[in-house]
This record gives sequence, C-alpha cells and structure tokens, in this order.
Amino acid sequence: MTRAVLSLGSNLGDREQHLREALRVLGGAVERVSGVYETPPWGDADQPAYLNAVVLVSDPAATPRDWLERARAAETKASRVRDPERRFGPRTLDVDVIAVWEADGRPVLSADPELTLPHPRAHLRAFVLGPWHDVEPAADLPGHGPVAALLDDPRLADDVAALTPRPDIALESVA
Ligand SMILES: Nc1ncnc2c1ncn2[C@@H]1O[C@H](COP(=O)(O)OP(=O)(O)OP(=O)(O)O)[C@@H](O)[C@H]1O
Ligand SMILES: Nc1nc2c(c(=O)[nH]1)N=C(CO)CN2
Repeated sequence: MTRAVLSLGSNLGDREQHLREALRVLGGAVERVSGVYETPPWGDADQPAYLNAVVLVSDPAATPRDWLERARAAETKASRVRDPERRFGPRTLDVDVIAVWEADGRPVLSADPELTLPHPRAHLRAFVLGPWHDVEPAADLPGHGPVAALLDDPRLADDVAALTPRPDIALESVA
C-alpha cells in the first residue's frame, strides 16, 4: 500500500483534455483532485502558460515504482515528445511523482535518478505547492517541511502571486 502526490502539467495542445486523460489513466487510485491553475512557465520562460493540478492517489497494491510507470503511461497517452535540448521545455503532459508514503506513513526516500523521492524540485515550484496545499492544508514535503511554510518563502512570492485559479475547469468530475 502506498499513497502518493502527483503533479499534472500541460502547455501544448488541448491542455484540459490532457489533464483529464491523466486522471483517466490513474483511475480508481485517485482520492483527491485539486483545482486547476494557469501558471507561468517555470525554468524555461519561452513557452506558453501551463495548466497545473495536483492529485492525491493511493493503491493497496502499488509500489513507488508503479506510480512512475503510471505517470509515464499517462504521458505516452498524451503523445508526449521529449526534446533533449530543452530540459524544462513545452509538453502535452507532464506527470511528476512528488512524494510517496508507505502504508505506515513513512515517506519513501530515493536518490535513484529514475525515481528520485521526493521530487528534487518540488519545493521550488509554486505550481506544485499551491494546488497541493489546497487539497491537503497540513501537507508536509518530506525533507522540506510543511507545504504552507514553503509557500511563504519569499523566493516563491512572485510565482505564488502568478498562480491563477481556473474554476471554469473542473477535473473532479472525471474519476
Ligand atoms: N520523482 C520523479 N517523478 C518523475 N520523474 C522522475 C522522478 N525522479 C526521477 N525522474 C526521472 O526524470 C526523468 C525525466 O523526466 P521528465 O522528462 O518528466 O522531466 P521534466 O518534467 O523535464 O523535469 P522535472 O522532473 O523537473 O519536471 C524521467 O525519465 C524519470 O525517470
Ligand atoms: N508552470 C509550469 N512550468 C513548468 C512545468 C509545469 O508543469 N508548470 N513543468 C515543467 C517540466 O519540467 C517545466 N516548467
């Protein structure tokens, strides 16, 4: 049994549809879905705005690795193409595994480059922390502390201010 937080992002093609497709792939494992935010591109400014959301998932049978496999399956369904020249470049769908916990609540820690846990850049990303905090206000990012405190970090202030809710896009109804 593992519980995980996954981040969904899209800035190419039918962005809303790509996020919906990700939820379909995750199916019954989805426990909570955040609202959708329009967010400025992080890490590579020369690309369109993203739609981002966060999902809380759990599955009695899933290993940490299974969450990565499911993330990749969703990206493949959205015809994600990797551009080796642009690490943080545009994409139809990005599904990142932000953190995973064992059934007893212990966080899974991993330095494996194939699946680094928690995600090594999650604490720097308002587009992850904001929607996560909305659906789990007491959330803790292993090794970094409360998500609420991370969102108060002055270094994230501009990105937090730029998070634009999109209440017109409701993903909750998909599951
Ligand atoms: N926690 C994680 N979640 C998703 N992918 C991970 C994680 N840790 C390591 N990876 C690896 O990172 C590789 C690159 O993934 P990807 O192309 O989605 O990165 P990116 O989205 O461009 O950057 P970022 O991971 O910063 O969002 C994948 O092959 C995957 O195995
Ligand atoms: N706003 C935003 N920016 C990004 C995102 C994302 O999901 N949202 N994903 C990236 C992939 O590394 C790079 N930059």
